Amino acid sequence: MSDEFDVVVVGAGPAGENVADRAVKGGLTVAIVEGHLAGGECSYWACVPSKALLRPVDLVAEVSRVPGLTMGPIDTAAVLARRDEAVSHLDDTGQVEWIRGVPAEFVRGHGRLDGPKRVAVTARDGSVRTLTARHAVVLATGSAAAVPPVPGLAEASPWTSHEVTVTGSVPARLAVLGGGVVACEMAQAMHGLGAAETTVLARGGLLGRMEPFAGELVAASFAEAGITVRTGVRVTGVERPRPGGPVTVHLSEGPPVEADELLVATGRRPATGDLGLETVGLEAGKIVEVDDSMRATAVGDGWLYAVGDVNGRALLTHMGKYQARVCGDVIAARAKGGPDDLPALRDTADAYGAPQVVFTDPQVCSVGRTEAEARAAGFEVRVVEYDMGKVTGAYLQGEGYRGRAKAVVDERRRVLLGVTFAGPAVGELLHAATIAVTAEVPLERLWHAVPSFPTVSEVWLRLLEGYGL
Ligand SMILES: Cc1cc2nc3c(=O)[nH]c(=O)nc-3n(C[C@H](O)[C@H](O)[C@H](O)COP(=O)(O)OP(=O)(O)OC[C@H]3O[C@@H](n4cnc5c(N)ncnc54)[C@H](O)[C@@H]3O)c2cc1C
Ligand SMILES: NC(=O)c1ccc[n+]([C@@H]2O[C@H](COP(=O)([O-])OP(=O)(O)OC[C@H]3O[C@@H](n4cnc5c(N)ncnc54)[C@H](O)[C@@H]3O)[C@@H](O)[C@H]2O)c1
Repeated sequence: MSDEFDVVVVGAGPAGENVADRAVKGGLTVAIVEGHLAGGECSYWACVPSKALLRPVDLVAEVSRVPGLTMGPIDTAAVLARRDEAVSHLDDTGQVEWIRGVPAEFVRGHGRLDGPKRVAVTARDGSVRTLTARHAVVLATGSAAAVPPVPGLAEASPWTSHEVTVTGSVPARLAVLGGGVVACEMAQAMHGLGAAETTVLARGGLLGRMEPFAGELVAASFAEAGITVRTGVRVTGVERPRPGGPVTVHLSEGPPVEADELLVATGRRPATGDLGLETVGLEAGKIVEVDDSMRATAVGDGWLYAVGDVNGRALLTHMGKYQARVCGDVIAARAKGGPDDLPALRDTADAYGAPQVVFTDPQVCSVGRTEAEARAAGFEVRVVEYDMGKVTGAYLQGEGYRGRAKAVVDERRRVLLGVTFAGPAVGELLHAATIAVTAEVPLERLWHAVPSFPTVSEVWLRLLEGYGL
């Protein structure tokens, strides 16, 4: 068995798998190394299980807004069973078969760089196989939950996204540390599935990276649903005297919170701590910075690439896969000595601001820049906002539809810099916004993209009218 390949990919999450696929399509041989399960975080402990848990909760909220319809209580055991199916019972046989069918060589084990173009793979039995790359090594090792250094927190064995997404039972009382996407989605899912006392502890507001109204609408909906949100609080200490027993969370203000489980959702750290980065002059534990062709900027000779969460550009599966397509194609182009600067061979999407859907009720989705980001970047900005509940299509979705839309316009070029929607099921509106923002469609042209009546998409018309068209 040869241990030399054109390309060696470390990490078989969505990003790594897509690099392998594109590089093979480009005529190269590829080995892909995976230390745990092929499919990565996304398939087993992130996107897929979290959305499987959220779907029934979302549906209950939707149905409750339609007069004449009622739904019985959620059968939590059935939801958890479907989630187990969605994560293939944590068995990656199907993913490994897909990789072998690419065809790429699948190598199970922990990969570490061992100097330029070399990856040493340690198998579970301790044996080491060294792979050599003729053209490129691609790091696609993703990220892991970051646990802040709060006194007593690590000792209390808190849940992270890893435990909450595949939990076999729902605690009656759940405390959630953080106010970002994981915190909001998982608080909603767990509460809907039976965590009657769910408390979100956020040092700022909710969804702080998005337009302020997004977090405000989610907070209002959480309050109505009975989820407690305590904003502007810092966790000063955590106690769990008995393993598996109740946990007490002490806060900078107000009474402590007692819960059966504590979920830490305070962001991610790149999975580069034990990757041999130091053997090629990079710092362990840091993101691997890349240029727009995904090539590591701080490594000579251009053989090292990094895609997905590990490069810190956009911690989203679809963006990691997009970067992977660019990366696999550009490596193939360079290996053949062909032109490597065609538009398809550069990541230009990340610079606009990645599209993202937060699957809470209401959903929140955005693409491009927020107003604050656009102003900070020096654009001449004008914003238009609209109450989505006034759109006929939204009214027809159910009673008390609450939502908001905001468009951020570059006044000089009269194109959209960013769009945010918050409201039930707005995620499906996002791709139109992504096209408008990334294709820089002039507003005068967008005016001729007529939304169908009576769809929620008529909000586009209202935004453009609000702008003055
Ligand atoms: C709870 C949660 C929900 C999310 N929901 C969404 C969502 O709805 N939509 C969305 O777009 N994004 C979502 N994300 C983000 C998404 O999961 C990540 O952006 C995505 O998984 C990144 O893909 P990746 O391939 O870069 O890394 P990963 O999916 O983390 O895969 C990396 C792989 O590399 C392997 N690996 C690491 N180090 C080594 C090594 N040294 N040797 C061998 N193998 C190694 C790991 O075992 C893993 O399989 C969510 C994240 C979380 C935490
Ligand atoms: N639907 C989706 O697209 C989806 C869902 C889940 C996760 N993700 C991705 O996963 C990534 C990670 O999500 P996340 O929610 O963990 O991160 P995040 O960056 O979205 O939110 C982190 C939260 O933790 C808080 N925080 C950070 N450090 C803290 C500390 N020391 N003490 C208290 N609070 C602290 C922040 O203020 C913020 O509210 C996101 O960047 C997102 O891209 C996406």
